[in-house]
Amino acid sequence: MLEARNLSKSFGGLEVLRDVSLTVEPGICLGIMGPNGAGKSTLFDLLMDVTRADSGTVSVAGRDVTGLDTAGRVKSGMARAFQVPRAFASLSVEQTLYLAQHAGHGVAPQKAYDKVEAVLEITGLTAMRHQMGGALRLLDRKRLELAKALAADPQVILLDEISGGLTDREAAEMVTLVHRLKEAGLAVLWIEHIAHALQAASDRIMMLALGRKVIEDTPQAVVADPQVRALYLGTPA
Ligand SMILES: Nc1ncnc2c1ncn2[C@@H]1O[C@H](COP(=O)(O)OP(=O)(O)OP(=O)(O)O)[C@@H](O)[C@H]1O
Repeated sequence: MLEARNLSKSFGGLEVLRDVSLTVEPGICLGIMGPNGAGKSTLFDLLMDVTRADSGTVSVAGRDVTGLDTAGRVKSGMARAFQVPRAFASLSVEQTLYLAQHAGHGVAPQKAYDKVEAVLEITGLTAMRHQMGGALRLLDRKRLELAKALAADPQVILLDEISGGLTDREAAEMVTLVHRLKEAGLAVLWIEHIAHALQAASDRIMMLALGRKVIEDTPQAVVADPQVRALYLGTPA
């Protein structure tokens, strides 16, 4: 389980995040939406300690990780997948994952092999295991980006606009994948601009605007909220 309390961050005089708290239980997806510049990516940066928070705390499975750097947080069970996939063009899917396991996280060879099989399965990449990273279509590069994040065997995974650039049908495949992650017991946080994908995958959605939490509720309640409609969906309140 991930728990963050009162995370705040300013850059110079610009307050980017103010007192944002969240809890995500295993098997649950918390969707995060908000207009450009709302502070969504900064929230992920603070959770992973890519950017150091000015104040606030983060804990994973009851353990306070506030004092840990990014590597320490990854070791504690957190991982992040990025919008723009960073695949090795001349390594196969399988080689990339083996490398991520063994070299990246120091997993022993046999265990790494077993884990690669599990990660291929959950991300739907088994049939593409021998394809080179550079030859994959965008959807499969995104799956591979997710698979690399799963290589760390996280309990909590942060998905940063992983549906960006996908067609509606492909975005629906990412929704299916997120459901699989939930079934596997991961706590999932998903920043996404594609509202219907976020609604389909999330148990709760948090809306950020100007660095503050505007609302956190079920997807149905959030999209029906007049403030959200005015701020984000462009519909008059
Ligand atoms: N390192 C930084 N230095 C100064 N300002 C920053 C820095 N990082 C982010 N900001 C500012 O913080 C605000 C929030 O940015 P952030 O990227 O977190 O928003 P976002 O909600 O993820 O937006 P988007 O949907 O466009 O990705 C913006 O005004 C941005 O310019």
